[in-house]
Amino acid sequence: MPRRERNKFVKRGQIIEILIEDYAFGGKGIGRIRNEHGEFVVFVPNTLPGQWVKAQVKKSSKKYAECKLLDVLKLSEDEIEMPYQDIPGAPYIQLPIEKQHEYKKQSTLELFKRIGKVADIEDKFDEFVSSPNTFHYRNKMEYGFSAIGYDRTLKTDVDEFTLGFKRRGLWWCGENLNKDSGLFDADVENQLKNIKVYCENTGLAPWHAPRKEGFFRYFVIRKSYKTNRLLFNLVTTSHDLPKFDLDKFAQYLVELFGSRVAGLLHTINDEIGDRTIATTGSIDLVYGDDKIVEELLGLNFEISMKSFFQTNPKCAEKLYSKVADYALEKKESIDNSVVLDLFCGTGTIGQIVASRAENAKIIGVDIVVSAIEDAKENAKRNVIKGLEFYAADVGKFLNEHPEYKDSIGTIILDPARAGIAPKTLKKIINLNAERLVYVSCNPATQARDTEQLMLAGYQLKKLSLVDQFPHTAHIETVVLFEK
Ligand SMILES: C[S@@+](CC[C@H](N)C(=O)[O-])C[C@H]1O[C@@H](n2cnc3c(N)ncnc32)[C@H](O)[C@@H]1O
Repeated sequence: MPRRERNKFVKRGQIIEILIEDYAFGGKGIGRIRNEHGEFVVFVPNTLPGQWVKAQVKKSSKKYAECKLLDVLKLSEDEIEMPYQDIPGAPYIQLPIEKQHEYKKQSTLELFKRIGKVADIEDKFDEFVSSPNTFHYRNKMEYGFSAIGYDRTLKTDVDEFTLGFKRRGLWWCGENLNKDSGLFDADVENQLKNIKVYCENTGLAPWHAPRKEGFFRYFVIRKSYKTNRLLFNLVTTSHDLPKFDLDKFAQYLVELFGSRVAGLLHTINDEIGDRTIATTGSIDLVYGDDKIVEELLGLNFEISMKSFFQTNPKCAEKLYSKVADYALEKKESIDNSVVLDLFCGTGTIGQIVASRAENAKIIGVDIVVSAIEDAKENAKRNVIKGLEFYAADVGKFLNEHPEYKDSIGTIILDPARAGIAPKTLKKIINLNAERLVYVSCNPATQARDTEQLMLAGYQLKKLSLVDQFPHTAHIETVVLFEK
């Protein structure tokens, strides 16, 4: 076994307090420890230059250490007071949005230079697209129940029924969301404390993470910006279910939100893993409908609880417009042709492109069966012709369709955070398409795939950044490749 290299600065598990001096891609703040042995780099995620933070060393090598953020002890001078409850999901909410954009742009371009080996990436940069709503932009939130809370004054965990988010850095602790976080629907979040009281008054137990037991687990909410309606999913274990009246809970939600309630689902999750949806559990409709409708660029999309849908729909319109613009820039390679929309989710991009093209045949492929079912329904609902959808792994699908080699002009790609598996990327390259429009929610894996695409003869023509997730380190990128 190779010997782990030690350093003379920090040890694994050690808790340190450090000033963040620089910012690296993905929200990794960089701090430096200086002593008689020299200088040592420490990475702390979700921090920014100027902050003093408390962090715990998770991994350390001879050259650097990676830490987990425990607390922000002092804000940076750039940060400003906000009227929202701070939550781990919005680490940069106090930083003015223009500053957030600067960090995101600079660190993403740096990544394409370093990992993608695109030396002239600044020349290829096209546009930084801002989110139309800076606050309250999300259409889905997952709140968790916990039997252990956190006392911010005493800075310690306490036995308490909570409904909200995990305490940053403490997987076993929850914290109540007592007011609007600035990310989701303000009315819903201002009522969450009452929903917590309702659940607590049943006498049934919230989830105890270390013991892996309890009744209440998650409360998931989807919102439609088109209809302003809400779809709820209460996730519990099965043991005490006979003691909980689901219909009464549905009526309580109607009391709180009136006709905004589209439906209530109930999921049984007896698995110990930290996920809302169990692979073995059931999901049943308690009240109303199990879907909501959202509108994007004039098209309607029906969304179920399980299917993937962009979390910031207003900004998704901007993202999809950019993708459609890149794809249709050379309209002759789309009209009267076959276009592949790989990792298509509920088929939004394919439908937008099809509705703007003439006589194009768009083939969407995604591994999630329910997303493909939604995609087919959506295409019917929008009366868009020329779309075909397949539920399959992209790699397997391409193995089964050798006829697409040398016959496709444009491929649209929108993989999940892990990027495109190397074997699948080879198959995509083998199709020999002239143009690729590659959308990514993780530019680190996209930059990795960029190097392979360039080695295979593609050139990166242009790149745009879309700020789909303000107040987080995340950024969406759209890259046009051409042969
Ligand atoms: C970022 S989402 C794409 C969303 C879609 N373009 C949209 O706008 O709705 C990534 C999608 O990749 C799918 N996916 C992940 N691995 C896959 C695979 N091996 N083959 C096919 N689809 C896959 C996921 O189910 C997910 O829907």
